[in-house]
Amino acid sequence: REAGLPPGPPTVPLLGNLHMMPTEFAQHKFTEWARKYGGIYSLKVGSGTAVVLTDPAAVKELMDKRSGSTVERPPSHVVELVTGGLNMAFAHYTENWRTLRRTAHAILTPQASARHIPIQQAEASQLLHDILRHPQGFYTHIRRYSNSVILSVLYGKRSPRYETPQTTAFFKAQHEWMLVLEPGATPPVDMIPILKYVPERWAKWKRDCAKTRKLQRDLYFGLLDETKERLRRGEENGSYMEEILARQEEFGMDREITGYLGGVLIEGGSDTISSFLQSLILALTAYPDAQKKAHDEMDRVVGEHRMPTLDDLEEMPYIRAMILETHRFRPVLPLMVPHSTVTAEEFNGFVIPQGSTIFVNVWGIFHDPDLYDDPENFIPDRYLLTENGTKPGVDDSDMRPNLGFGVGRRVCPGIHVAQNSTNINAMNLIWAFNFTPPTDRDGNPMKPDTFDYEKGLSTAPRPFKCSITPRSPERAEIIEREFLEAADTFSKFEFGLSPEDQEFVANSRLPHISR
Ligand code: HEM
Repeated sequence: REAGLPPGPPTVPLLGNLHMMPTEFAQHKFTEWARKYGGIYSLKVGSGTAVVLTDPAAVKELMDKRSGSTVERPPSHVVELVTGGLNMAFAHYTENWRTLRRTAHAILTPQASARHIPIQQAEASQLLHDILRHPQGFYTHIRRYSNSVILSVLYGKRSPRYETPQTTAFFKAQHEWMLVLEPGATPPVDMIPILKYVPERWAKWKRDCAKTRKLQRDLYFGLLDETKERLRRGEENGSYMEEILARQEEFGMDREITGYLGGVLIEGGSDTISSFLQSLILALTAYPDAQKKAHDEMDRVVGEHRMPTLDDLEEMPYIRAMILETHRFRPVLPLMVPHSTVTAEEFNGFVIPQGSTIFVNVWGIFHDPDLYDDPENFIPDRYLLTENGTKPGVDDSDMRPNLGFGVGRRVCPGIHVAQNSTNINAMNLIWAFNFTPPTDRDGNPMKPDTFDYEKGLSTAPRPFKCSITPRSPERAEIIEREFLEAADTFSKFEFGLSPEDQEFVANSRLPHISR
C-alpha cells in the first residue's frame, strides 16, 4: 500500500487485497473492515486502489461537495461491450453521459412525475387486486407492478401480466445483464487488458456479452419504435419517451442514445421499486408490533371506507418513518454503484489517487451502532425522534434521509417517480392487508429470515413465506371496485396486447369472475 493512502487490511505482494475481496454480499465484509480500519479505508486490487467510505462526513465532502472529481465510474470492458458506453448508470463521465443525464433531469421533474400519478395509482390498485386474489404470488405481482409502471410512464405501454411479452423480455435481458456483471463471471479483462483480444470462439464471456447486447437492443429499440409509430397515428398518452422524441433535437439526442436512455430508466426503475416493496412486506411480517402501529395510524387517518391517497401521507408520521426505515434497514443498493475519481483528492490527511474506485458503503452507515440505536432491528420510531433516525444527541449534520438514492452528480434521477410509487404502495398495502408469518407445528409464528437476500449490486429479499389476508370484507370490496374503476385509465396504456393478455384483461374486469 503506497504511503499516504488510507489504512486497510494487510496486503500481499502483487495481489494486494485481491485474494480477500468478497465476491458476494461485499457490504458485510466492507462494514466489518470499516469497524476495524475506520470510516475511510483503502483496498489494493493489484496495482489499483479502491477506497471504501463508511463515514457520513467523508461521503458529504468527497461525494457531494467534490462531486466534480468523484463523478466517474470505474472502467469496465464488459459494460463497454454490452452497452457501447451508452448505459447512463455505468457510463464514463463523457459528453454522452452528460446528454443522457441532462435529458433525464429535464423530463423526470417532480411536476412531470406528478402527472403520472394516475397510472401509478391504477397499477397499484391492480397490485392490491392481484394479491387479494392470489396472495401466495405476491412476490411476482410486485415485480409485474414495478415493471408495468415504468413501461407505462416511459413508453405509455403497460403490462397487465407478469407474462406479458415486453415484461418477460425485460426480465430475461436483465437476468443476462446481471450475470455478465457479476464479479468473477468474466475473466479480469480490466486488469489484464490483453484478454480483450481473445477471439470470440474461445471466449464464452464475449458471446454472453453479445447475447445480452442483442436482448437489450431488441427490447429498447422495439419499444422506442412502437412509441414513434403510436405518435404517428396520433395516439399520444403523455409518456416520457413521447416528450423526448418531440424534443430530440433540443436535447441533442440521436436514435441510438434515445434508445439507451429508455433502457437505463427501465433498468433503474424496475427491480429497485420491487425490492423496496418486498423488503417492506418482509419487515411488516417480521415485526408485528411495527405493523400494528402502522395499522392503527392508518385507521385513525383513513379508516376502512375508502383507500388512502398520497395527500393522506402528510397526516401519517409513523408510516413516513416506516418508509425511511425500510430504506435504512435494507437499502436497495447497499454499496450504491461504484464511483471513481477523475483527479487525485486529499481528505483528512489521506491521499486518494486519481482513478481510484470509490464504494459508498451506505449499508455500513445505516447499520453503524455509533449512529443508530439497535441498528440491526426494524424500528420506524427512530425517525420520529430525529430527522435522520440517528440517536438523539449524535451529530448527524452530514446525514440526509434520502442517502439511499445516491450521491453527488450521480444521484438517482428517478427519485420522484420512485418515491411516488413507494409511498402509494406502502400506504395501500398497510391499509389493505394483514401480513403474518407462517406457523410451526405447534402454531408458533416463524419469523422470516430478514437476511435472506439475493446477491448482486442491487439486492432484494429472496422469495419468502408470508400469509396475506384482507383486513376486512369491506376493504376487499373496495379493492375489487377500485380495480374495476381503473379500467379507463388502463385502457389508454393497453396497446398491441397479445391474445393471452387480451383474454386476461377481459376476464379480470368481470367482477368476481375467478373468485
Ligand atoms: C426505490 C427506488 C430506487 C432506489 C433506492 C434507487 C437508488 C439509486 C442509487 C443508489 C443509484 C446510484 C447513485 C450513485 O451512483 O451515487 C441510482 C442511480 C440511478 N437510478 Fe435509481 N433508484 C430507485 C429508483 C429509480 C427509478 C424509478 C429510476 C428511473 C425512473 C431510476 C433510475 C436511475 C438511473 C438512470 C441511475 C444512474 C444515474 C447515473 O449514474 O448517472 N432509479 N439509483
